[in-house]
Amino acid sequence: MITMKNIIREGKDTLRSEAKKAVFPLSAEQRQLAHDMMEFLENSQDPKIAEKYHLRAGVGLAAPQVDVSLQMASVLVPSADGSAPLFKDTIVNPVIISHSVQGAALSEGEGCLSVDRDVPGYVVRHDRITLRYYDVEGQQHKIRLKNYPAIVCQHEIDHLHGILFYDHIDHDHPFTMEDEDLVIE
Ligand SMILES: OCN(O)CCCc1ccccc1
Ligand code: NI
Repeated sequence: MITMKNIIREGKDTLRSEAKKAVFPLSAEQRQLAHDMMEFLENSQDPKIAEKYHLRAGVGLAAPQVDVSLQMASVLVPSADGSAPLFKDTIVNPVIISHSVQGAALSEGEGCLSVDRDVPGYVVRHDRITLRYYDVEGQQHKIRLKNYPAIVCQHEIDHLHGILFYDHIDHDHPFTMEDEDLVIE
């Protein structure tokens, strides 16, 4: 199972690299990694398991974060009321093919399992995206996401291109955003 010791932190080159596009069919090792990444997210969101294995809760995990330079990230965005997740899948070779002009940022800012410090500030992203990706079976998907799930997927896709959330923060005006941009609670 993946635990925090498998997650690389700032300073490791893979985090700042362009990840390699996956080639289908995925190898057994790559499919195993997809499984393990999603399992990590499920474990990290279970209070008992997270405490037992000292896991930081995560709603996404990208392969570069476990030192694998591959365009693959698992996303598990729970719903507020504990019903079906808002979004759950492992996205391979994801591309944002269109997006809203309107931006959005989480009111609390963002964090990252690969960043062991708080970096305050709004991370302004697209509020709505149309995402094309392949699942681990090689099936193509084209979906529209908005608000929190859209923000999480953009955070993960950034990892595949060596971008970290605080690259988007204007450190001179960290809590400034356009009037039309949304603040998501
Ligand atoms: O890359 C995943 N990760 O570092 C866990 C945190 C994910 C995340 C946190 C806040 C907003 C969007 C995404
Ligand atoms: Ni991250």
